[in-house]
Amino acid sequence: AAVRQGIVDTVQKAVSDPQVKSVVICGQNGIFCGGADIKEFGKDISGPPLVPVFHAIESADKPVVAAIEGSALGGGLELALFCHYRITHSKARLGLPEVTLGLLPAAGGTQRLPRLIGVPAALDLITTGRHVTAAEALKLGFVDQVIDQNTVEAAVKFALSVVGQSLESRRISTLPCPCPDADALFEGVMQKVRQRARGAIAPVTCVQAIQAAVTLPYAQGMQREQELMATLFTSAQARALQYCFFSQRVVSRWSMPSGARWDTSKPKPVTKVAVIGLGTMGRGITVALAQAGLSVVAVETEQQQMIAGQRAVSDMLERAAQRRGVSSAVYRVRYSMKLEAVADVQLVIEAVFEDMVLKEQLFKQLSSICKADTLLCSNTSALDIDHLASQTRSPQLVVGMHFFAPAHVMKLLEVVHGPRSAPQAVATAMELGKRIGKVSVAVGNCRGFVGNRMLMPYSQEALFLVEEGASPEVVDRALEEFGFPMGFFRMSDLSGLDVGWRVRKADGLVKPGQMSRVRQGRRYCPLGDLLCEQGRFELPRGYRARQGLVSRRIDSKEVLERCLYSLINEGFRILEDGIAAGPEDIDMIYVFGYGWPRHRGGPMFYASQVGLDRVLQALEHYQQLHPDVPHLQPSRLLRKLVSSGSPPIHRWKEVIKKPHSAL
Ligand SMILES: CCCCCCCCCCCCCC(=O)CC(=O)SCCNC(=O)CCNC(=O)[C@H](O)C(C)(C)COP(=O)(O)OP(=O)(O)OC[C@H]1O[C@@H](n2cnc3c(N)ncnc32)[C@H](O)[C@@H]1OP(=O)(O)O
Ligand SMILES: NC(=O)C1=CN([C@@H]2O[C@H](COP(=O)(O)OP(=O)(O)OC[C@H]3O[C@@H](n4cnc5c(N)ncnc54)[C@H](O)[C@@H]3O)[C@@H](O)[C@H]2O)C=CC1
Repeated sequence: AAVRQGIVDTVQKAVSDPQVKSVVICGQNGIFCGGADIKEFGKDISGPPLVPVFHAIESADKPVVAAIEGSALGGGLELALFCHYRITHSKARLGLPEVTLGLLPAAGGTQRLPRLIGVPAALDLITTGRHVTAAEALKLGFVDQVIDQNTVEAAVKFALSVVGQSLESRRISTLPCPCPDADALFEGVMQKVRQRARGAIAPVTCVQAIQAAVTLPYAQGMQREQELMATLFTSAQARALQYCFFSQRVVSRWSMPSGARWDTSKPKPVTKVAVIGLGTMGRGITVALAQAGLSVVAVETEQQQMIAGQRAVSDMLERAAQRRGVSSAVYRVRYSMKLEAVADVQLVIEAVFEDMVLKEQLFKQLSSICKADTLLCSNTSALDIDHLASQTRSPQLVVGMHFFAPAHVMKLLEVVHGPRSAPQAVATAMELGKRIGKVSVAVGNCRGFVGNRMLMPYSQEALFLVEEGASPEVVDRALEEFGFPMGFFRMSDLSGLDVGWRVRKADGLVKPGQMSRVRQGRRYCPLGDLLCEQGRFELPRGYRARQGLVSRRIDSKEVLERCLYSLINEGFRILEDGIAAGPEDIDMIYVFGYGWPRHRGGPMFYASQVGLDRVLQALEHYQQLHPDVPHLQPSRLLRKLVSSGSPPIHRWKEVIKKPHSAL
């Protein structure tokens, strides 16, 4: 609000003062403007309206120049687009990221950018919200000069040099907005955007606003932009996306149950890393590390895997080098079939088969080969990090670094601390995650950690629904309409049905050829095991007949409630157990690692939006119908939150911390 008031006061003074011949607008401390203060959005946005003042800038009869350093994003770039000229430092980043916050650029962005750079380029920038470099902005034509020197000084010099020149062609509102074949273009774009949006409304609304720039005169287009913004501004999706913006930053401020925190734990410097196992995960991890400039030693014991792994890593790095316009020689990866090659690294990431005996053995060996202060990390999906730590001479230096496939693409990293992990080990793994571009979330040690632990009830419910009559397609359709890129069954098919089968076998749940629907004292669905055993795919109907199960019609509401609420319920248990520090951690794990639609904010945020009492009631209802399914039993924390009046999500921690009643 203070910045907005400042702009209004100063612009009016500068424009009306006859002594002032030209004007330069710049930011402070090397940053032009990051746009509106997102924290203000949930509140009453008081103060003077900006757009009339922005128009006063454009219609001024003296040149106004934007000196852009650092960032010009959102409202910041829109302000610059009202200036007559834009001079930009080469390191600046520019963009209209409002769509990522569930909004559209409502200070003229949707009407002015297409007039300046053409409709197709504006559609791309506004519907993706991507930030561009100064060089790309110059190429696209929305900045006038890119310089390496002091931007403000250069802008002042330039502003003085153009005093008295005509400004007519510099006023974007007066430019036409040509768009040949507009109908076909917008139809095609709308189809693509809808597909990509997976139910998000902002990208689609952005297209409608840009369409108004083509079909309406400027003033009416501006009005249409305001009307469309009004539909987004208070939407649940905008709240969810803005929650994600802040949560992504909250999770970097990690803490451990011991009280250790991000700001009191110093990471160790890491330049040389080893990856053990060049299978699916090891390959991606190696690429992610090498791309961030680390020196990597990759160890693999199987000759064939070594050949295939080496080829895959080289191909991926070659493509990355081409994209960056550098030689692939910049990436430093050394391959070895001997574990001794890791002797001088500062950190090891183990990615061998998910087999505790093999991993135990490996950690013992690593502990004797590596230096005493080397961090030993495991990429295990679910195994006990504390047990692995106990195999080494320095258990405090063992943590989990749980990547997601494909590891060089997926943004999530779970950093798993066992009860003995040193804060410095966690800090080092978190810092390394940040360096390789991951959203790193520190979590406690338990079976499946956060993400995979919550996935268990979700996947079981998906199978139970098929037992009861839903087809796999019905389950997947409901989940995909909710916004997941893939439903449970398509996802399992893609990652390989045998992956889960191996885990269930290791847990002693698989009994070949047996149909019993109770295992280890609870309801169990052996359908997935039968598929793997028999290599068959049209199984459910015959299976139901043999089990004497009467098929019933299941709608998408039930699919969503049973799959999602049971996953959310496990999330509450995770919070109660102290495995995740807060709901933001769980939500970011699901948004960045499991395809949870960002515009729904993550599972815990979604629960808060649905209403905790509704989630509780639904779980109680399904629990009554399925008393043999323990994961439908509402968690204590969910009950406690509801009986505390369902506080907003940012106040859940107060309830979690409250000691349990002695009763
Ligand atoms: C002069 C123009 C002002 C316009 C006023 C209009 C007001 C009226 C609204 C009407 C609607 C008009 C439509 C409109 O214009 C909407 C917008 O402008 S929406 C905002 C668009 N901007 C963004 O999305 C930028 C978001 N920020 C970033 O991308 C990055 O933070 C950035 C590249 C700027 C810097 O990255 P980095 O150096 O990595 O730092 P961090 O990301 O860690 O951020 C540091 C710190 O700052 C907080 N922060 C950053 N940007 C904002 C922001 N726009 N609002 C509030 N807070 C912001 C960030 O959260 C970090 O703080 P934490 O405490 O760690 O969370
Ligand atoms: N595949 C996935 O989607 C994910 C897997 N994980 C975990 O990552 C780990 C690896 O999984 P994948 O890459 O899928 O397995 P994979 O089977 O593709 O690769 C494992 C590799 O390790 C090698 N290996 C076995 N013993 C070795 C030893 N002693 N020294 C060096 N190399 C050895 C094997 O030859 C093989 O190439 C597992 O713990 C798994 O649970 C974690 C996240 C996702």
